[in-house]
Amino acid sequence: MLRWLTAGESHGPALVAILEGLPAGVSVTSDDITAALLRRRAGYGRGARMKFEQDQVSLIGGIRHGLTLGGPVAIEVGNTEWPKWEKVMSADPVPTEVLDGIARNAPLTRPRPGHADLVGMQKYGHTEARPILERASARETAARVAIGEVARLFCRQALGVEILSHVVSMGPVAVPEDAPEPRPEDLAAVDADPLRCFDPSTSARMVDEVDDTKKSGDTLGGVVEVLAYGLPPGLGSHVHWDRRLDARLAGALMGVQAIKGVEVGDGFRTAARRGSEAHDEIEPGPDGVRRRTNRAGGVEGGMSTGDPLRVRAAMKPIATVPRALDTIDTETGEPAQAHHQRSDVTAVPAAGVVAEAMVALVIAEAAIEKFGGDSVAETARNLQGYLDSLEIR
Ligand SMILES: Cc1cc2nc3c(=O)[nH]c(=O)nc-3n(C[C@H](O)[C@H](O)[C@H](O)COP(=O)(O)O)c2cc1C
Ligand SMILES: C=C(O[C@@H]1CC(C(=O)O)=C[C@@H](OP(=O)(O)O)[C@H]1O)C(=O)O
Repeated sequence: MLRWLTAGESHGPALVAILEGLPAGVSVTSDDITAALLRRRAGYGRGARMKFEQDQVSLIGGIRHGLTLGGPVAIEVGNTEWPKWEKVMSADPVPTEVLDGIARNAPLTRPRPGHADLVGMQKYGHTEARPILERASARETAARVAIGEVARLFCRQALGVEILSHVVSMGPVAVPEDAPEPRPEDLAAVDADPLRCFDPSTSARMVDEVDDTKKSGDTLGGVVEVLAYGLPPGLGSHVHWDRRLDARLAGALMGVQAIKGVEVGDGFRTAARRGSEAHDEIEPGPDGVRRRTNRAGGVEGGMSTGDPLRVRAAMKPIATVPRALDTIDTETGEPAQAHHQRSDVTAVPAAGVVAEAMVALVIAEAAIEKFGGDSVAETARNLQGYLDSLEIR
């Protein structure tokens, strides 16, 4: 069983993540995690905070001399901005007279529409939004990317699975339906694109869209696609709803801040087709049984088919709109403008990196469930034994 948890606040000293149930022998270093976190910070349209703040990685448990030990892996992602926040976000009490003199401690009583602010204040009984937004903030995704990178390395080393993502739409600007999909060897090219879009001409139009949106004091959402190559058939199961791979992927992706829709394969587009145009016909191929198309995105009956996994996640536009949205001041009950200090114009490219991490965690969990193994070598051996024994190939 693979389990994981994160803790920490946006302006706290650090985020921490624990990944438990991972076999021994996964090769991973601090540099691997740092590189993954840098990918998450990149992307045209990200805000000022991505420039001045840095993620400081410490591997604090479960890894020795570059290899996982089989115990819980614990990673800390320190925040270089902590000295500015250590009184406002102190875990221990701070005298009121000290806090009152700090501008950034001013109570946030104008909750931002589209954020957890208002409902979180109601639910947890706070009179201002700071105690809510600190944990609701997508800074938390840094912790997921850190352990997601360990899961990705396990997927690569034990299963031969490669995971990547790319941006397929930015606001109204979308990659054409017939544009080629990136393969694992294209990941560097995707990462080098300002918007992590694999189609250069669409990327240029996306950059214009971000510029226009920024000029008008507004924000953008979009859609990312995650692809996983090399999955064996049979991860997940048809036998119960919570064992279905598609259900687990959808839950994991919907669990990313601001994701409002998930598609597996052609997803919503399939609903508009007739059955004869919607499914993947099966035929004998030179290397065994194969599907003529991959409209299903590599999942049938809640199980991986062995074809590339293809899932999409739709992100809503950033909710802290510079041209501030209407709200109320919760202190007076009167109409007001929502708080706005700064924000990303868009974070869709970063959301793709987070989505990769979530997909890696789901695949690793499903693979460990099916193949077990206390070491990478044992998981790989069990996988090979299963593939060798498949009756229908
Ligand atoms: C990588 C990433 C970066 C984000 N950056 C911002 C941001 O700068 N400003 C903002 O208002 N929301 C940002 N968000 C989105 C908020 O976290 C999100 O809108 C908020 O949690 C409410 O969304 P929900 O209703 O889906 O939880 C970001 C989300 C992600 C995944
Ligand atoms: C800090 C990160 O993202 C933050 C996520 C976020 C939000 O509301 O989710 C809002 C922004 O922070 P702030 O409101 O302080 O400017 C982003 O910078 C990060 O991704 O590391």
